[in-house]
Amino acid sequence: MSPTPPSAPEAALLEAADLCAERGGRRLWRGLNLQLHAGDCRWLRGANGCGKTTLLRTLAGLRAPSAGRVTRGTLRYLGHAQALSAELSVSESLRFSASLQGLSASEPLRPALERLGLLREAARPVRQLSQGQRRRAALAALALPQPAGTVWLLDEPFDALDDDGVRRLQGLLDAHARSGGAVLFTSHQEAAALVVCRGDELRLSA
Ligand SMILES: Nc1ncnc2c1ncn2[C@@H]1O[C@H](COP(=O)(O)OP(=O)(O)OP(=O)(O)O)[C@@H](O)[C@H]1O
Repeated sequence: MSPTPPSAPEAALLEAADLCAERGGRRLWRGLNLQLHAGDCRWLRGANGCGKTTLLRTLAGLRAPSAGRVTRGTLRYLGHAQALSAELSVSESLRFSASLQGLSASEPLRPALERLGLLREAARPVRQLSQGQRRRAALAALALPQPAGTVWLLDEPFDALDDDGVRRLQGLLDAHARSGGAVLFTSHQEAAALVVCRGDELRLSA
């Protein structure tokens, strides 16, 4: 009987090799290597100004690295300033996100709104929402159906959320990782972040 071949290591959903970034003539980090695998929910942490947002934007392809390369598949990036149109209602805004994600116009939005506790706000214009409600509205796009193995790059997703919002987001992150996706998120809220961490923290130094 021939020996069972060793199983191949699972391919990374996102991989960065030898990344280097500079801003304003200052080097933020160099030689940065990172892999995100199915099931990861990793906390990107570090002091203000050390380059976490810069790294997430570089991984998302929104910024070119000074050196190095990133290999990525399907991903969702959520910045800490939510890109919501103030004049759209919460539902319209989510419909717009769904269309950008290639979902059909008949895709039901209710489950995503419900997941973030937004059913009562569905018809309200974004401009009338509080900061925490806006955060929830932006996060609702993550609760839409998406391809297996999607990577989420989230900048300060816990910001402005109350305890209920934090728990809902933790549930969303946990479910995404368990279903074969991967998450890299920043947060200055240690208690909230520790609950969802699966995989090593990635710590940038200032
Ligand atoms: N437009 C810009 N021009 C030059 N330097 C910039 C610019 N934007 C940011 N920086 C610098 O880049 C560095 C990294 O910023 P970045 O926003 O990535 O940090 P961060 O770790 O996400 O910080 P925080 O925890 O405060 O959100 C900071 O030192 C900042 O001063």
